[in-house]
Amino acid sequence: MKFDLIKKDEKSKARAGIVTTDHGVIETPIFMPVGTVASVKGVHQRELKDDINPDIILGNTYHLYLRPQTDILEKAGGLHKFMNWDRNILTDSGGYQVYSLSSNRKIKEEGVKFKSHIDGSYHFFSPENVMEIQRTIGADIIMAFDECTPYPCDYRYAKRSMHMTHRWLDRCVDHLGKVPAKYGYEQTLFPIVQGSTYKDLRQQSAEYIANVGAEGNAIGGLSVGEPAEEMYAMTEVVTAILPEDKPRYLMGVGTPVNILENIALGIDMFDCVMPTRNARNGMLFTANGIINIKNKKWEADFSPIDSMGHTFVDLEYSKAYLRHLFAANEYLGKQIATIHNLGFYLWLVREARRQILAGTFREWKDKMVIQLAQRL
Ligand SMILES: CO[C@@H]1O[C@H](CNc2nc3cc4c(=O)[nH]c(N)nc4cc3[nH]2)[C@@H](O)[C@H]1O
Repeated sequence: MKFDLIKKDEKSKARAGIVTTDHGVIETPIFMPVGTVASVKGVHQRELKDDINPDIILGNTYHLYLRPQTDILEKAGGLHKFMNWDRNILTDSGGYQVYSLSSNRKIKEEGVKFKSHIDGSYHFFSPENVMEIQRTIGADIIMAFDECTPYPCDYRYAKRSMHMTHRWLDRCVDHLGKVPAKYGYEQTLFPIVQGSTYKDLRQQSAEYIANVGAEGNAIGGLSVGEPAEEMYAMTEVVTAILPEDKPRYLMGVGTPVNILENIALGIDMFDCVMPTRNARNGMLFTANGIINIKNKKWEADFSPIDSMGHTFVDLEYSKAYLRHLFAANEYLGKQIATIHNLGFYLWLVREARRQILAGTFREWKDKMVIQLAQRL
């Protein structure tokens, strides 16, 4: 994998770049649709390509390990072939899901014992076997096995958790070197910065991760319930230390406003379930603010879903029709809303990139964050 830094903004830390892997280029800043269990919920791969056109989507080690399980994925020749997606894929390591999804997990130095949220069976993740699982899944970018430090937590816990994540990172790097890629294309490991919301721990963790010299670096332990101002403060501390010539991935972020503010702080890659999860609940993101399509006010509004027309659904269907589909609990409603929200998120990061290249990002961003926060 390589990263070309195309332009640095003069009035913020925003950057425009290009990541190149064996499955194509990724123009940054980028938003990565979440396809946790080998599907971006409710959207065909063809619709993704034709209408939303992300250079990269996410998969998840925890989920894919439990279902369809690694032997099936190996027989398929890896996740790309299994789901018929020939562009980039990034898999999270399970370092978050094993805490957020499974009950009674036990964290020890060796690794994490956890109970499957599907059938209650017991499993064990370690830095070593998670590297092997991600080799079998075959994502282009894979994440180190870390502990996503819970929020809030006291300084002592955050410090111990951070150091364990660093020791686990060393084991990931060491073991990955012993397990060759399986499908003939390169896979790149991203280490993950932790340190909770403690500035000195974030600095220590950013230094440790920067010293690994990886091709890209991730920031974890945020978007876990902390106030946005804390998220921004920690991002600022960490991006001041992470190498400029490598992409920075802020995990699990976020709302449109979070994304623009973090682009301004030097982040290049984002993922979040918000556009897809909230779509299924009728929440539409637009450049002029948020629409709750279930609201009665849209009942006889036959105007297009979004006149900016980021995707075909925006102009082909009316607000009144989409509201009706949600009221009738029709599948199509969730599908339309998902395509709209993902189309909007991809438009947002691409417009940010255009503004960075034009040198007008700062003024545009300051205007947009006000517009985006409106309730329509
Ligand atoms: C704002 O949306 C809510 O918040 C979650 C996203 N927030 C988030 N923070 C993360 C941190 C980490 C981390 O430290 N390590 C690893 N390996 N993966 C991570 C994944 C993360 N996702 C969504 O699931 C949603 O519930």
